[in-house]
Amino acid sequence: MDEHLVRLEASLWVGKKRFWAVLTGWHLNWTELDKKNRSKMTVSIPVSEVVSVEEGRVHVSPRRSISEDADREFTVFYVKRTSSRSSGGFLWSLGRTQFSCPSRGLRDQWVTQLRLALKTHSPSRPHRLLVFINPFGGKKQGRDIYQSLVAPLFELAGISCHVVVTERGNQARDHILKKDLTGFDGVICVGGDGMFSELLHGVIGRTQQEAGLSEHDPTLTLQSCDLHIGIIPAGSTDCVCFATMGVNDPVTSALHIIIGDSQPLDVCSVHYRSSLVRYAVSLVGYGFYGDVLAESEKHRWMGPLRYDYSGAMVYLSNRSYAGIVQYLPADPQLSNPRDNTRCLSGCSVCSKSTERLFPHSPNASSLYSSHFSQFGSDSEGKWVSVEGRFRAVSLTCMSSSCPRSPLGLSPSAHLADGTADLIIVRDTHPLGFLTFLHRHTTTQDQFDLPFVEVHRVKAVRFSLPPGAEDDEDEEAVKDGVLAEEDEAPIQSGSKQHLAGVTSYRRQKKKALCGLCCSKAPSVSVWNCDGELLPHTEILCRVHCQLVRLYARGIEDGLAPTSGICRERQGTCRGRCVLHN
Ligand SMILES: Nc1ncnc2c1ncn2[C@@H]1O[C@H](COP(=O)(O)OP(=O)(O)OP(=O)(O)O)[C@@H](O)[C@H]1O
Ligand SMILES: CCCCCCCCCCCCC/C=C/[C@@H](O)[C@H](CO)NC(=O)CCCCC
Ligand SMILES: [Ca+2]
Repeated sequence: MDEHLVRLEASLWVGKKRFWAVLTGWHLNWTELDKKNRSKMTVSIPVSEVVSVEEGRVHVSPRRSISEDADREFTVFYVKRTSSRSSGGFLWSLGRTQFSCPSRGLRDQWVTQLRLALKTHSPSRPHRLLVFINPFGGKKQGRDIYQSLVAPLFELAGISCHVVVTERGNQARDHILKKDLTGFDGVICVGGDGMFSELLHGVIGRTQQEAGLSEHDPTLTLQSCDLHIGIIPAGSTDCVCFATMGVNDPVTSALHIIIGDSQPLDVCSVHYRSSLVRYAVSLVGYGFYGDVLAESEKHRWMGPLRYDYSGAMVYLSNRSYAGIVQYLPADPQLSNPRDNTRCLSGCSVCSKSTERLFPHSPNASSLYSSHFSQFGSDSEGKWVSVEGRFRAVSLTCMSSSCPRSPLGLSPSAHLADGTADLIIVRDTHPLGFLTFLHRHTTTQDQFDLPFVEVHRVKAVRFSLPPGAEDDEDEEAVKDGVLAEEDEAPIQSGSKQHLAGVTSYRRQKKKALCGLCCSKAPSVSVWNCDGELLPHTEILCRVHCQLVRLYARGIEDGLAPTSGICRERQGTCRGRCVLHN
């Protein structure tokens, strides 16, 4: 234990019951004593999960109030867990215990020591946050969710927030890219995956700008981002939140932010020719998922239901697309997408991923330059090629579990191992494809089907078969056609931008009219974390642990309910009570 922290032990009262309370520095325990001083049940709270320590009897909701006779009392607020049936993760709520001491002096000693322990053992807690609320995301409840559930918790924890309620798409991204962020420890979005994506682009872009690195070069090791991202779920899918927490619950998210949890996340950069198009973490999908997104955009008014409706429509349209998928396999010795493991909090596969820890090692850079130096050529690398007609081609950096699919697109994928899972669904009969889709909603293995293959990869390239190349971009640049304003992709105003927008409109039109026209479209569109991409022939590269979220991954359902040992994250060093 650190020098300035003392071990405290005392007999304290909670209501009418007497407890033996012990503060070791790392843990606060209190054990109920019966009349003969025999120990009964013990509650153990890691100090790192204490939200706040207040003098007197304090209530958070509806308003904080302090009892009149507060001299000998103090209140501890902390993280309390209940297991969630849907994911196996935990829902977190605010626990509160009011202690009574025999004297005011002892009370002051407990409050001082607890606050000191909190400062010493939770150094990464945020003090100041920049919060973006999308008032129109999901069921349009973002503002209410923040004000009623989240703001009171931040206030209790002493976090000061600058809140921006957005008035347009990409406002949050632009703010992060351009405004002064001095003093902020993290950025928070209240919204869905689209809002998360804005923060992701802002934070990555800003970090590379400051490091003087080009985001367009897929061979480059990008600078990992220090500014943490927090997600208060208030969207339609909330996939990133669900896959990193195991639940989509605003209070759980707020508590992870307050205690300063930190979960690294792999990010996939998507490139077209020599330009970055977008970043993605949960889905880069062609065929079914692209068509569903394109269709769903017509039905935004339906809210979250638009995906179910569009999913059914696209399924009934029974489409498949020709293409060539090339991928660069990850090291099969480390893990594989069918090893039946799950990436849980403190995951050993992710911890072993050293690429991000040693980004300048000669091996890492030569591997990438040899594989990426010649986009059109396979001469040096060990790219694998798969050609055919596909129902869907999907790439995901993580499991992409969400309420619709509790185990996700790839249940054994890892959040921070520097790889993504590539799922190739070849053309098959409608019942086969329905079986594949349906298995996402159950625990049955969606990869155990003859027309499905899954690979753990570092990079993917997609091209159209010869003769069907995506050459509209060239035409568009020559024609100089730019009829209407569109959402600005990267490099607004450049040739790539012009080409991208035009090609995007044509593809979107093609993808959409396939539902009603008799002639099926030959080209689908890419869904990139819920955004339609303006290009078909793309290159994707996985960047290991590029960003950090206020999260800790999905907690193992077998962990003790009053907090898991952080030893697996390397922070306990054998000192926590679970390892003593
Ligand atoms: N004030 C605003 N007006 C219009 N669009 C906005 C505004 N603020 C943010 N947006 C955009 O709205 C899009 C969707 O928002 P968000 O992700 O919060 O909700 P969602 O689409 O319902 O959820 P999900 O992405 O999980 O499906 C985002 O891409 C974001 O860029
Ligand atoms: C017979 C039952 C069939 C049920 C089919 C269930 C299949 C569910 C798989 C879920 C995969 C979610 C992947 C996440 C994508 C998000 O980044 C993105 C942005 O929010 N969402 C969509 O594109 C929305 C895309 C929605 C696709 C359905
Ligand atoms: Ca990964």
